Order: sequence, then structure tokens, then C-alpha cells
Amino acid sequence: MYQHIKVPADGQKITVNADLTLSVPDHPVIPYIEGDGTGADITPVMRKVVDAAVARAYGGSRKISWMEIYAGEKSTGVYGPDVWLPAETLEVLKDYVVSIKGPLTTPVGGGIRSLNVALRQELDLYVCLRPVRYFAGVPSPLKQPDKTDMVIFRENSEDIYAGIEWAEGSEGVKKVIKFLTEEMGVRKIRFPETSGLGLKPVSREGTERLVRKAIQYAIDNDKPSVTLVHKGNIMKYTEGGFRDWGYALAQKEFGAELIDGGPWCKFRNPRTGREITIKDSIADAFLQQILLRPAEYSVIATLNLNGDYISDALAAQVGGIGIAPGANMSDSVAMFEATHGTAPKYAGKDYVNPGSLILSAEMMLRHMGWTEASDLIIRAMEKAITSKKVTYDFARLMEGATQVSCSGFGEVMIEQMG
Ligand SMILES: NC(=O)C1=CN([C@@H]2O[C@H](COP(=O)(O)OP(=O)(O)OC[C@H]3O[C@@H](n4cnc5c(N)ncnc54)[C@H](OP(=O)(O)O)[C@@H]3O)[C@@H](O)[C@H]2O)C=CC1
Ligand SMILES: O=C(O)CCC(=O)C(=O)O
Ligand SMILES: [Mg+2]
Repeated sequence: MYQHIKVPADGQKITVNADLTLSVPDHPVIPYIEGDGTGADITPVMRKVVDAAVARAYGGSRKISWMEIYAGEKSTGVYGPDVWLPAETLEVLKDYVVSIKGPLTTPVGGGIRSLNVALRQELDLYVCLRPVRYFAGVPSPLKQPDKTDMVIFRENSEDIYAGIEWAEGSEGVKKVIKFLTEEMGVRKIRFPETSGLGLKPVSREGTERLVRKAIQYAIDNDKPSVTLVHKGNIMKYTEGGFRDWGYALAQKEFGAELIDGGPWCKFRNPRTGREITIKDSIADAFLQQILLRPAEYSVIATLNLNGDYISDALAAQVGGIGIAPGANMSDSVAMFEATHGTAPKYAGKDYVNPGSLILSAEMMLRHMGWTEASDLIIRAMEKAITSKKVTYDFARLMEGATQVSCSGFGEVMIEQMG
């Protein structure tokens, strides 16, 4: 059926019901992309830890049938030198509904465009969900890292991140600059002869669907606030639009009422009766607020590029991107992935922290309703960190730590499951 993908004989597909809930068989097929660079180190460790947690939680009655699919450098070896993202990979990701991926390399400047962004765009995975929480014992630059407890909803399909650009000196850039200067009266391009140009599309529809998910998450998880993070004072019709459309949606769809004339507003959580405040923060100020007053922020809804920066900054506050998990989601399809990249200098050394991909898999299991296995992974992570047997990133900042390898950390986690 597929050219290079081998479908495991012993598994079934996860399917989506009409109400968008999942039907998860006891032996679901989970497609995975190994990833470039350190992807080959962390992905097998993630699989081992997940298999151990599932076996421990369900005593053999449930088991994942892993199915390798290809993207990035490995794909060019399997499919041919120019095939970075095979059509059958996209087909499987849509069809099998829940998947997980390692990081994929994107060259700076020229070369291929981001495969990570392409996957999100092709599958319309418009929410990038990145929870940021503290595990006791993790070394952090903050005095009170446990005060950082936020969930980032990053818009994943629009913004300057969409990659609509024209290179300096290209026919494209000349045409666009000619149009802008001659037909639109633009006088603000400082060096028109030597500029590259990028477009920043931000829509009301794209903003509304993202902010709707963020507010619904706050309701479902009893969170006190949703903060819209933007640079709308400068980019008025894109980032400013994001803020205005976000507030308008909170009022229109969730019945939020203005506080002291606005723009902040609030409504009562229909499930718990507690207040949820919708507020906003300008992105530069937000980056200092999260360091100085992290406890004041809970659910964060933001644009694509801001979300990228904020994810890594917040991850650092709770110990770094080595344990920062994430998911890319549409209403029906979810692809889980680490927040960090391929960390090429460590590739193939069995060295880096596999925690980010393992915790992404933990989110995946929870999404599938396999909460007993998810809980086991969280507990194993907590105990592994408390035991101080950790990878280099934590060991270098922790007193009395024993440094273990990437696979060694997976083994420590599995031991902790008992
Ligand atoms: N979703 C994806 O697939 C992503 C892909 N990328 C791509 O990855 C490539 C490399 O990007 P780069 O900017 O270097 O960012 P990376 O996230 O790959 O690495 C930056 C630094 O973060 C730390 N780090 C990363 N992974 C781990 C880990 N598992 N455990 C512990 N520490 C870790 C290391 O810090 P230290 O040096 O202090 O040890 C590393 O040098 C680029 O091509 C980029 O486009 C980037 C982000 C996401
Ligand atoms: O696509 C890439 O290479 C980088 C993506 C990234 O940094 C992110 O999504 O956090
Ligand atoms: Mg990033």
C-alpha cells in the first residue's frame, strides 16, 4: 500500500468520532518520525519508556504498535536525495490521527524551508500547545521556579513564520517593492534596492480559533487567566488585531464582561464558578514579567513567532528545553514533538536529555485517554530527577548529581516505575 512505510500487522488505527473524541483501540498504531541530529538518540529512548509505562499500567492488555514514517534527512536516504517530506508521510499523519516526531533540521538562510512548519501547515495543526511546569529538584536560574506554571497556546499556521518571503535582489522582491512603492505609496522601506522582504499574515479567523482553544483549556482545567501576548502597539493590524479579536471573542463566545471599562475582561468558569480573567501583555514587557512575576500568568495565547521565543524562554525558567514538551494540534489530528531542535553538536553521542520527547509522549498518552500510563511517566520523571541521576544539562548545575547518558536516563526512569 505504501512505498516505504511498513504497517504493523498487530495494530489498529485510532479514529475520530463525530463529536471529535477519539476511539482508541488497545493496540493502536502510532506513527513516529525519528528526527534529525539528536532525534536518533532520543526517539528510541522515548519509545522504550512509553512501552514500559504502558506495560506497567495495563499489564499487557494495551500496547502501542509503533510505525516508522519518514521526514528530513532520513527520508532523503529512504526515498531519494530530494524527498524531504514524502506525500505518504503526510497521508499517514492525517489518517492515523495521533503521532509523535523528533526534531528536524532547518538550515539558516538558504536551503529547504522548515519541514516542521510545513507539517503544521499541511495538516493545519493550528495550535502549538506547550505546557511549562516545574519538576522539584531541577536546577533553575530562578529562586522560586515552582511559581512558573504556564501553558502556551502558540498560533501555528500564520504570522511571519509562514515563510512568505522574497530574497534580496530576486525578481520577486523587485516586483513586490515596485508594487508597494508605486501603487501603495509606501515610503518606509529604508533600502529598497537591497532589501529582502517577508509577509506577516495574521487573520481574525486564525486568531479566533486559537484563542477559543486557549479559553476552553482554561475552563476545562480551571485556570485563573488567559493572557494575549502581542506587539500590537507597533504592528497594529496584525499583532494589534490579534489582541482585539481575542478580547472580542472572549466577550462574544464566553460572555466575558469588561473590567473597569476594559480592555481586560472576565467571566465565570461555567464548570467551577471561579473567575477567569482575559488580559493582555505587550511581548517585550511580558518577557520581563515572566521572570519577575511568573505567578501572575497561567494560560498564554500568542502569535507564532512570539510563541517560539516565549516557549524557549519559559522552558529555561524551569530547567531548559531538555524537558520542554509540546503538541501540534488541529481539531482532529495531533502530532506531538519536543520543543527543542536537533542540537547537532550532540548528535549520535547518546548524551542529551530525552525528557522533552518523553514528556511529549506523556501528553500523547493523556490525549489518548491512557492516563494511568501518563501518570506513571510523570512520577518516574519526578523520581528520576529527585534521585539526581540526570543528563548533562541538569548534572552541570546540580550539586551531588550523577551524570547519566540519554539512554541511561531512560533506564533510570524505567527503574523508577518499579
Ligand atoms: N521542532 C523542531 O523540529 C525544531 C527544530 N529546530 C532545528 O534544530 C536545529 C538546531 O537548532 P538550535 O537553534 O541549535 O536549537 P536546539 O534546540 O537544537 O539546541 C539549542 C541548545 O539547547 C540545548 N538542548 C537542545 N536539545 C536538548 C536536549 N535534548 N537536552 C538538553 N539540552 C538540549 C543545548 O544547549 P547546550 O549547548 O547548553 O548544551 C543546545 O545546544 C536547527 O536546524 C533548527 O531549525 C529547532 C527547534 C525546533
Ligand atoms: O522549524 C524549525 O526548524 C524551528 C521550529 C521551532 O523552533 C519551533 O517550532 O519551536
Ligand atoms: Mg523554537
